Amino acid sequence: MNINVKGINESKTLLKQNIRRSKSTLSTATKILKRPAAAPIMHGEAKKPLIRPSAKPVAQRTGTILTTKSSQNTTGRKVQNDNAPKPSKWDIKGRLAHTHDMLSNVRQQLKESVSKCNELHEQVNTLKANEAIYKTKAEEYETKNKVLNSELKEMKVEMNKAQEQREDLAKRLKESEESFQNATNMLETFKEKCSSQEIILQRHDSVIKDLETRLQNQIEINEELNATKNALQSLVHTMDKDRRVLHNAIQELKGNIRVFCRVRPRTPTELGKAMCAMNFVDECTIEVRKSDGSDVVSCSGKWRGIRQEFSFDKVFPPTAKQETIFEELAMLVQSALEGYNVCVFAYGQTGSGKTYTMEGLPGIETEGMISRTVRHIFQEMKQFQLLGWEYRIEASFLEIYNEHIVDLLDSQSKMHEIRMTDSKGHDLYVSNLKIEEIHSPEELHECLITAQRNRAVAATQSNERSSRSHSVARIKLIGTHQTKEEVSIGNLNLVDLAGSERLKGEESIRTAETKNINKSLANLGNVILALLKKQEHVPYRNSKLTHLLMPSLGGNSKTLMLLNISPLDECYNETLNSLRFASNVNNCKTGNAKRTRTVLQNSIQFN
Ligand SMILES: Nc1ncnc2c1ncn2[C@@H]1O[C@H](COP(=O)(O)OP(=O)(O)OP(=O)(O)O)[C@@H](O)[C@H]1O
Repeated sequence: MNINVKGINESKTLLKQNIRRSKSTLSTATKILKRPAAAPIMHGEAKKPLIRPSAKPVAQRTGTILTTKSSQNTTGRKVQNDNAPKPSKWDIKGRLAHTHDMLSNVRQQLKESVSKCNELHEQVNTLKANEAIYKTKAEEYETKNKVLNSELKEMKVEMNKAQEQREDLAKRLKESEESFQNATNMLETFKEKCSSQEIILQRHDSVIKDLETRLQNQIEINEELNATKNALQSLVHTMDKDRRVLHNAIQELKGNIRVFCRVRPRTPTELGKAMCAMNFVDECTIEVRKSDGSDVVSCSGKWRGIRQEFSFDKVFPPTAKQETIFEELAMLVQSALEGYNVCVFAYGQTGSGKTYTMEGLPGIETEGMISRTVRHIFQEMKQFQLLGWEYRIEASFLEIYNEHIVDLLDSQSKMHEIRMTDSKGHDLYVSNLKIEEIHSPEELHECLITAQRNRAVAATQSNERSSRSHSVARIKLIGTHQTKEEVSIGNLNLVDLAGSERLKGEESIRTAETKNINKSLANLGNVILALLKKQEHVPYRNSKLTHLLMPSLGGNSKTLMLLNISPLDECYNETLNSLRFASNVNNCKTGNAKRTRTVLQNSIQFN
């Protein structure tokens, strides 16, 4: 674009120079043309007497004319004339001829000048036409120039933008270059790392190869060990079965129905009260008599004599700890884990220590049979897991009050019925009863607390309710052996029976509650006796309690009656009644065979 503008300007200048040159040529031509007008002067000179023609001035004038740019030829001719010999002064003819020649020359020069002038005119015209053309062109160039200028402006703006973009791009390029540099550096670092990693990898490869070889060896050893393990497992399983059979045989030898007697200590509030005289003859025999030694008369009015001796499977003195009681119970829990049904009854008069035995008090030392049972189950489960057994534990807590079932885990009162799970009546269940799945001893402890709370609420509604109802904690143990595809289901029933004391006279007749208690306790005794005597008919359905516990009382079930007695003298008669009830059960089981007695060193005599 600059070049175009420059071209236009140059053209303009050239045009002006041409015009100027044409003008000067024209003026020169005009001057020359004007000379002929001066010719008369020359002619005037020529009019001077021809005899003395002055050759010099002519030559000078001719020289003046010849100095113009107009013609070279003229110059040539002048030289020719100069070279021609001058006629002598006296040669008028010569001089005339000479003048005539000169005139002819001048004329010739004039002619040439005229034609030159015409030529120049034509040139002037041409130049004028050119000037117009150039003017038009100049205008066009002007317009174009304007357009180009505006374009130039736009282009300058664009150029600025482009410049900015270029700067931006340059900046970005710089940044890119920097990041590229960084990336290159990083790449270098990575390359270095890679090469070191490659070295490590190579080392690892060799280690892996080594390990693979060792693994292969280990796999082979493992396979051998697995085969041995499988053989051992089936051996263990067989041995476990044998152990179960033996354990059961021991339990059966001990008796599927067993009776323990526990005498509780005096409580701090009873310290001033008189106590029965009790002698723990051996670990199975207890001797009781009244503290003052007076005769003892039974409820039926029959004289019993001063000293009363009773034998059981085990007798626990007041010093016996909860832990000691549980040691005996633990064997039955084991049976439940092995798929047997177990029933533990705490029997005794109100305040004899049934609830203490079953539920206990908070604390490791004083916690009762229920909590210990659950803890023991979870401990044993780990051992059973090693043998391939997995267990699920379900728990429910209920109360039988006045021959009605109450769910102790559900605060809402609902109707509960005892129903058969199948037509053969192999198992029973209680409708609408809440059953909790237990995953830890803590969870069962929570259930126990809920049951105690709900029992306490019921107790406020009915005076001495806790003593007048049977409380049953039911724990179901469902074991599965995946590989052997075996299932074992054991039920543990831990029962805190209603107080066994008999109310006298009108009181006993008046209350339906007492009737029901007496009925159910008597029926429990009858059921146990019928089972011991292997009678065809066992009167399970005569009471809710025996009906509910039916699957856990007969067959291969294990039953433990935990007789609780008070050490107080004032409870002597009830103590005797309880001892007789339990003794009946025990005697029936063992017949009249005498036990080998070992007198315990720690037998105590209460005064
Ligand atoms: N072995 C024991 N050692 C210490 N205290 C005991 C023992 N047995 C019972 N007691 C205490 O004797 C009192 C009566 O016991 P508990 O309430 O267990 O009798 P119970 O037979 O369950 O009575 P109820 O039939 O009214 O429920 C409680 O204060 C209890 O803490």
